[in-house]
Amino acid sequence: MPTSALTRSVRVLAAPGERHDEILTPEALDFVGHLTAEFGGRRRELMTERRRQALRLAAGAPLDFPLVTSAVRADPTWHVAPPAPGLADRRVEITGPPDRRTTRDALASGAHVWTADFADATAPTWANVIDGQVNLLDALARRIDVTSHDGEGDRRAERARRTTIVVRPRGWHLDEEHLRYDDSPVPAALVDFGLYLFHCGQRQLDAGHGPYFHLPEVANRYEARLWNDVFVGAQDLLGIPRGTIRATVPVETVTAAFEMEEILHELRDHGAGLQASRWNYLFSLVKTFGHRTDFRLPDRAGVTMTAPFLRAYTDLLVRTCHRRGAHAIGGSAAQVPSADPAAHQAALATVRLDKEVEAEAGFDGGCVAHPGLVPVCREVFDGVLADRPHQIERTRDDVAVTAGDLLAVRRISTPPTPEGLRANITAALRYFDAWLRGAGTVPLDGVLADAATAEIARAQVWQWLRHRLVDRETVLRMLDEESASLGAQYPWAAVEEVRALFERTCLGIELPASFTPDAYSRHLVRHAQARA
Ligand SMILES: CC(=O)SCCNC(=O)CCNC(=O)[C@H](O)C(C)(C)COP(=O)(O)OP(=O)(O)OC[C@H]1O[C@@H](n2cnc3c(N)ncnc32)[C@H](O)[C@@H]1OP(=O)(O)O
Ligand SMILES: O=CC(=O)O
Ligand SMILES: [Mg+2]
Repeated sequence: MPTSALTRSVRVLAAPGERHDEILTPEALDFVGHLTAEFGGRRRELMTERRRQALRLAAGAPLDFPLVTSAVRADPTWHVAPPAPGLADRRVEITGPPDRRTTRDALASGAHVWTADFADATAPTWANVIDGQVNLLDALARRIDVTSHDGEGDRRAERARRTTIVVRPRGWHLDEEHLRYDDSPVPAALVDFGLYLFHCGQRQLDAGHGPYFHLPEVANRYEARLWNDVFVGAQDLLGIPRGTIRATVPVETVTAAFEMEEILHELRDHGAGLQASRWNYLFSLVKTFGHRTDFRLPDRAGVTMTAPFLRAYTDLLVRTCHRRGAHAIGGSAAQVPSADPAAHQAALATVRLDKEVEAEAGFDGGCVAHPGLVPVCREVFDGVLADRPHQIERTRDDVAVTAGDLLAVRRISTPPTPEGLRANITAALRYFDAWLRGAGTVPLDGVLADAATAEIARAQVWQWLRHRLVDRETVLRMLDEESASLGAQYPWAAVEEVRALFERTCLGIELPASFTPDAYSRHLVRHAQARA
């Protein structure tokens, strides 16, 4: 990068951590500053537009496939770039936070792709954010001893050499308060993206892969266009050929489901696929239409991917991707392995069924949240793909999904149960507590909880209260009981803070769009004297 053209404009407002100086070099900070100067304003405007769109939809505006882009959808000639090295065969993907232990185990897990998740799987403490970058750097430099784990040394090392790394930066809605540009916080997405690209982009190319990303919560084509422009600008600044970056977009909002074609079209030179991000998608449905009686979801455990409106979403996703030469990646099942043999078998059977449904629907790969689930996912996709790297040639011409199909939630509407209400309160409290202490994923009674789980859990409680499907006294009683139980089970738990967070994000008249900005600025920001 021509550093002479840049100024040292990003200030660090955090105490120095071990090896953080390797990441927060003046050149890397300049690069992030440059991206912020160039794209920060548009990102702010798009966040304002997100809020306006939410208000319009809440006021009853219809949601449909956009008329102005019908030519893009109708044009059969455009395609995304061909799969980049390491992204042709994605039959098993594993997700996890980029902490040291998970990095080591994900690399050695045998998954084709590891998504290092700074978003839903990471509580964005400053240490987690920058240590994650150190771990990615070490992973590429092969400074992480993946063999030390057990007796399987050589096989783990061989698997690690073949794993493709994908990085999921935080979403556009979050700030990184420890970095300041012009006295304003830097967009967290540009921090995670920029630092990784700066330090690891060329290294990934030298290793025969490339800098690959997973872009959370892209809500529409304009947000995809912003990412595409960031990619072009960043590649030019670093002297990396355009089109080297590849990005997969999880479709996690209901507005994005209506613009899948457009999102791929915006990103087409950098596009690698779409992913069915089911928990966030459900959360988005509740968040967007929670005030409407025809969008009342039943207990979380009772919503499965075979519900017609979710089937419409996944079918449309596969069809859209395959028509455009892109990969369709399935969602993550919530189950994790258990020490109890019967529970373990049940978890494996659930995950197997989930992956079978996906492989049969035409997905090119599945996503797991634990190394113990890699074999079952591989077995299922091997069964369908055999020697083919993917099944993009299955264009699913049988699929014809209408706006009505995507929004037909009412077909599964049954009232919530007391158990379902309690499960949501418990999940939200336990996850909030873990998050405030720096853990972005936790096992909860045999299933994983990440930010998406907590979001859907709190949103359901809010929705049920709003529609008087549960009464406020019952919610407050359960909140008392579950707060007490949290404190009894984990004496170190921050019960007061967690409870207050629950009250602010679940019990108000309006549902806050995300619990993370509030919790982040109140609890995770630890400013220190400016360093630069
Ligand atoms: C598609 C999506 O968007 S998913 C969204 C994001 N969600 C996630 O990323 C969840 C990732 N999963 C996890 O973080 C974990 O599996 C948890 C927290 C749910 C459970 O973790 P644990 O309680 O540590 O599980 P467990 O004790 O069974 O782990 C066994 C080993 O597997 C490793 N492991 C568990 N999950 C993962 C993972 N996702 N990636 C890599 N390694 C993992 C652990 O490091 C542990 O290693 P060790 O034996 O060396 O200590
Ligand atoms: O990101 C995964 C999800 O299901 O949400
Ligand atoms: Mg998600």
